[in-house]
Amino acid sequence: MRRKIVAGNWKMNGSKALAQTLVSDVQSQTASLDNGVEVVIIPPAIYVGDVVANAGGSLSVGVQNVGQWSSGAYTGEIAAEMAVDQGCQYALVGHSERRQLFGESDDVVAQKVGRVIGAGLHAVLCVGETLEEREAGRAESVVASQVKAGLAGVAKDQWQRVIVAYEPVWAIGTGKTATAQDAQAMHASLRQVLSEMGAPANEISLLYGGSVKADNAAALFAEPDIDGGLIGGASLVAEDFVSICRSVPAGT
Ligand SMILES: O=C[C@H](O)COP(=O)(O)O
Repeated sequence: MRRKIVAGNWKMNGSKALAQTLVSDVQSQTASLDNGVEVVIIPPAIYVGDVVANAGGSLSVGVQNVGQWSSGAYTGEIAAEMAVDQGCQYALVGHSERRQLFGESDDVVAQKVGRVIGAGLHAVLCVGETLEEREAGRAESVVASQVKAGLAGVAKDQWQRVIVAYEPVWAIGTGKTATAQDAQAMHASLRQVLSEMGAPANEISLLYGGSVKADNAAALFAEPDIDGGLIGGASLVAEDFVSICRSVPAGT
């Protein structure tokens, strides 16, 4: 059975204090959830140590990005192995903000996926179309091509470390969420693409991201191919994030 995951991507937000108070609150309020959800906190890298210290054993922790190299003269970068060293289990790769603001190509994304998986982390590959691409009827082909390129180097025995997050760019931080039906349709198509790539598609967790809030999470997570969410803004408020974690249906 594939895992249900709710991951909070803080982006470039937060503080040492938030890494203590919010994480402790989320930990204490989600530790006893019986819906099987795995809760992941993904703070700015500088706060990973603080989050790990407050995660209490029941939360997982991730980084928002890693470099495509193992070590060396790459000022400002962190390596996947360093994230493991600090107690992380996850790394985002290819978030649309990285692709758009930092020029990450599919090729670089694929190299990072290789580093992340090779280090023993779970890679959360982020994919999604722009509004222009959706309006041109190209959403599914754009997303399929991002998945094929980003995961091209995954070996047969590495698929259990792959998670895909579908995040339509037009829904990120805008308050506009894809309808549960549209998100489900894209997730079903994603699963088909993964299957065509030879991946064990039914065992790979597919997350939805883009303005997921406490009041729309349940409808999204009720869809058969949506296995949880990648949450931005709402992950910075403990009450909202916990409510989203609670919205994952039990036993599916
Ligand atoms: O990584 C998270 C996504 O970009 C979603 O962000 P958002 O929930 O603020 O729209």
